[in-house]
Amino acid sequence: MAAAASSLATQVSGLCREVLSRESAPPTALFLRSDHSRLRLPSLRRPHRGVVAMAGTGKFFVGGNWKCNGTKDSISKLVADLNDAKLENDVDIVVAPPYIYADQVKQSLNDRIEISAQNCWVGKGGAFTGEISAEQLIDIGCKWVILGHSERRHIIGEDDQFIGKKAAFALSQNLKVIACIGEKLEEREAGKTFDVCFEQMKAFAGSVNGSNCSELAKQEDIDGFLVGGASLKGPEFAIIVNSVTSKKVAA
Ligand SMILES: O=C(CO)COP(=O)(O)O
Repeated sequence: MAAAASSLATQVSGLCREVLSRESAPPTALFLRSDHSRLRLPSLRRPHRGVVAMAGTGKFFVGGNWKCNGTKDSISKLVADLNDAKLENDVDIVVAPPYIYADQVKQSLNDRIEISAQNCWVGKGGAFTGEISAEQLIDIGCKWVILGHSERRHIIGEDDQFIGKKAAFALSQNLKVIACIGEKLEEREAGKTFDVCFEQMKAFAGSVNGSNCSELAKQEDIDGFLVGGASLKGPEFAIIVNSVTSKKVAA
């Protein structure tokens, strides 16, 4: 596992050094205990995951991961709501529709919000049935890709090495990577998961919603969110984007 982890670090050489210079644990994303005093919020019942936006601008970051949800109609409505929303300027905003709707979203969503894929192939396109390549994403104007999401690690079985290769290739093609991160195996075994991952964490994923986003945004070590379910409701997603104001007030 150390070999896989160090090759991950090597492959993304220099990028996001503070996260990837640490060896990641085998197949885990960042799952944090919810009992830490700084994150003991009543509305957070699920484990927390951390994500890092590589090659971002360093601004507060809010990503909407639509996962495997939506239809042409529901996505048209969501895009219309997002286009109508008043969004704070100093936030990088990205939404990740299912592949099949990515072009529809790119064509209809205003340029204030960038498009991300939820995954991509590990190398150049070719005879890889069912996969989508980085070049194809760029071709439709998609600028970002989510890699290492816990659902891909735990449900699909992607490991650190594969995710590292994907990240390296995506970055080499000038895609920006939303990398979901984890802790070292020995750190997990030593019960230090929370401390290590909290230190690594730049953005926060795990049941962020319109009610808890302000409280979370105020946390010193949280620089953004990757939102699942709540990103499917345009007005609620706008509230989450605009929670950057709580951060500014708290600073
Ligand atoms: O997995 C997540 C973001 O990618 C979090 O999902 P929820 O916000 O639906 O808990």
